[in-house]
Amino acid sequence: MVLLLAIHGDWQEKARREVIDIFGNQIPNSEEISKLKIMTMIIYETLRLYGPSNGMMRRTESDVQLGKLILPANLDLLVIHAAPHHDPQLWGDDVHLFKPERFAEGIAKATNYNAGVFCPFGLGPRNCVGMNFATTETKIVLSMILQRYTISLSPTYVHSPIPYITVQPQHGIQVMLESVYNDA
Ligand code: HEM
Repeated sequence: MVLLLAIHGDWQEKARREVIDIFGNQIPNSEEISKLKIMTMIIYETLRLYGPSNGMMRRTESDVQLGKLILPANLDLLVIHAAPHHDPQLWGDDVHLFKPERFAEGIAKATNYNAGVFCPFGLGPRNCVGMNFATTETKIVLSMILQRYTISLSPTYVHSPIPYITVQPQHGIQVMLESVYNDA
């Protein structure tokens, strides 16, 4: 998210304005965290483009038909998240662009009411137990950063996300932070 907000200064500014409107300069509190609508859209769009999980493991219990494929029983599958998340037929020709406005009216509307299309935390009874924790933590930390700093991308940054257990930036993410109080 820090990378995408460093690149997309307009969304960084929108997110900062929302954070200041809701929390001012105070530490984010649990009652008001649910009001962070812009930030939620940014989180979803970041998870769609660069969610940390590569995919989810599944095993067929019996023979099953999946589209045109017949899968035999006891087959181990790795369902790669990037397949649905980066499919232009599902998201449109701008699928590779960072456009948080896709999620302006929630996940159901963004996915055309097709739950499996957006699954950064997995799906079904074994989906991620840390989902709410991770999302809330992200909102708190990012709010506290935006309250204090503007973020811009370092010219040394080289874009190379690689799937290595989780999706990772191969050469790290170099950004520059500047205090928002500098010109006060
Ligand atoms: C952005 C952060 C995270 C992402 C994207 C993520 C994603 C995932 C995914 C895709 C799965 C597999 C779900 C499935 O097979 O349907 C999973 C499982 C799991 N995650 Fe996360 N996770 C995140 C953070 C966390 C955190 C912070 C915790 C713990 C506090 C956590 C604990 C777990 C556990 C215990 C499982 C296994 C659940 C089970 O098998 O029943 N995750 N996570």
